[in-house]
Amino acid sequence: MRRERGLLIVLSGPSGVGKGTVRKALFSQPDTNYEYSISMTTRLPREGEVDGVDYFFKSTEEFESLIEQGQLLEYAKYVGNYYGTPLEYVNKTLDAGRDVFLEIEVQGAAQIRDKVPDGLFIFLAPPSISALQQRLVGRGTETEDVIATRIAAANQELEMMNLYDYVVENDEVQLACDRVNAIVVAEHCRRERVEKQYLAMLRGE
Ligand SMILES: Nc1nc2c(ncn2[C@@H]2O[C@H](COP(=O)(O)OP(=O)(O)O)[C@@H](O)[C@H]2O)c(=O)[nH]1
Ligand SMILES: Nc1ncnc2c1ncn2[C@@H]1O[C@H](COP(=O)(O)OP(=O)(O)O)[C@@H](O)[C@H]1O
Repeated sequence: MRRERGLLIVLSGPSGVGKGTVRKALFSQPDTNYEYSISMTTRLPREGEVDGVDYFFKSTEEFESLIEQGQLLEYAKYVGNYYGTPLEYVNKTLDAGRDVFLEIEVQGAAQIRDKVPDGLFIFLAPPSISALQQRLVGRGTETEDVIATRIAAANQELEMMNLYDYVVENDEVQLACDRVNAIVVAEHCRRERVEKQYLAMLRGE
């Protein structure tokens, strides 16, 4: 029997909104069909981050060579560093029928919109800009300057919210996680029903 190709789920949102936290909550659930795509970046590892777990950490030369070789599904420069999604991993995993979860910023998501129009695009929004700032400060991983640049980027990113299929507010982690799960379940159901209807139409039923 033909195996359904997995769903490409893109989660975007400003730095500090809680993408990583919500993603970890999603992946800690038992029996999910999600696979996380680990990105490549030229950003330096933060304390505790592990190469091949949090990111594949690359030099600028290595990253640019991946771009030239066409090995990235999308890439973007964000606050001075490159970030990108490995193409082969994503294709292989979708072909195996698993849902692939990308946690990426808005420019990269826009590239995927063009290349994979049947992806599912979810924007994670903060309750307010001041809550976002508090979260970034509270995380304590960036200097004041970097936080200011990320907040400026956040204002532009929030303007891109209308390009997404869904907006999920991250007021509470578990609620946000439940909302994402519900969206994914509904999307699978929609696709199954549409495909059945289409096949029935082809059979002239
Ligand atoms: N376009 C793109 N953005 C990515 C990728 N991986 C991570 N990002 C985004 O890059 C931004 C900065 O990531 P990072 O430096 O880890 O900061 P954090 O998300 O605030 O912890 C975030 O919005 C990430 O979601 C990727 O592969 N492609
Ligand atoms: N719903 C929430 N309420 C309060 N704090 C949150 C919530 N979600 C995440 N946080 C906190 O906000 C900070 C940024 O979260 P993180 O997942 O690193 O964001 P991102 O991956 O989007 O940059 C972390 O310290 C995290 O514990």
